[in-house]
Amino acid sequence: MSATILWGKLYAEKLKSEARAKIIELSEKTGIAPGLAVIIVGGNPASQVYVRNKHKTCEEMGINSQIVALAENTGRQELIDNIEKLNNDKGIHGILLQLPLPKGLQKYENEFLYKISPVKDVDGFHPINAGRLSIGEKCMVPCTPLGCIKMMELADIPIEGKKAVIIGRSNIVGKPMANLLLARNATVTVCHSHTADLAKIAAEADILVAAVGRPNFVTADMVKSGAVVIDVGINRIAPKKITGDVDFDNVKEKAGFITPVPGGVGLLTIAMLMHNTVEAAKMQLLP
Ligand SMILES: Nc1nc(=O)c2c([nH]1)NC[C@@H]1CN(c3ccc(C(=O)N[C@@H](CCC(=O)O)C(=O)O)cc3)C=[N+]21
Repeated sequence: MSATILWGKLYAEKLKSEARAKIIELSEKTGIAPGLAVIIVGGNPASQVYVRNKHKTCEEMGINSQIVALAENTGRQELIDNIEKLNNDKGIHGILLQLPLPKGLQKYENEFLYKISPVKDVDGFHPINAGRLSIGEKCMVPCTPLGCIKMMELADIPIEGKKAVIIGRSNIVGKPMANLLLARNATVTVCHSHTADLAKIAAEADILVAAVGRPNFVTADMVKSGAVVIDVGINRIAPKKITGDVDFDNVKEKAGFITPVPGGVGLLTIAMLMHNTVEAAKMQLLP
């Protein structure tokens, strides 16, 4: 039996239309459209494509989008000043600092992320939001893991009581994914580069989330028959070609559900950014 392929486009469209309805409702109540600022530092070509896509999606949605493009050699204080200006800008409800930063700024990455006001932190990277997520409080949730959960929910994939295995422990995907699955009563295992018997643990998963950043890392022998396989990997194998972490062609013959790359959860990441921007605007504008 071949897996059902979870195409992201369908789900992303549905989630964007939900966000769109909330934008209309908000503008009827307040006369104000949500505003998102994306800060991009330097000329990383992949980042430029992502930022352009975010901008385009905002325009389709009726979100005011502001791109703050800063030079490769921007200084630490200059970037902080830009973040603070956006924190104080009443027309901006969400702020996203596009990663990765240029080499010279990378060592201050956390300092920059922590300068973003938690209520405008549409990436959910601020420790206040990460902490609130871990204790099950309402917060801004990182877009990629939130998109994975929404996709499973829309596809009627049960989570409660399931064994979930996440490969990767990043603050951006692995850890928030673990918290989101835990909050839905999955039994969660997080694997990483020091995990012994990773293949064996992965093969026990009902839900397997791959967020490692290595092409073909997840092979068919690591997947239980009928499992749900969510591929979060984005590996650039040529200037215009990306692939995931999962050996798609072989794993799809064994899994029950599988997300492709491209065309899978990446599309939901942007949809969730729109969702988070609307939620941030509502929090700031409505009593
Ligand atoms: N502060 C910050 N927040 C982010 O959320 C963030 C970031 N920095 N840096 C880079 C990553 C990457 N990311 C993606 C967004 C959309 C797709 C996406 O739409 N992917 C499509 C098309 C991909 C393509 O063809 O190039 C797909 O998977 O089908 C992928 C990846 C957000 N990121």
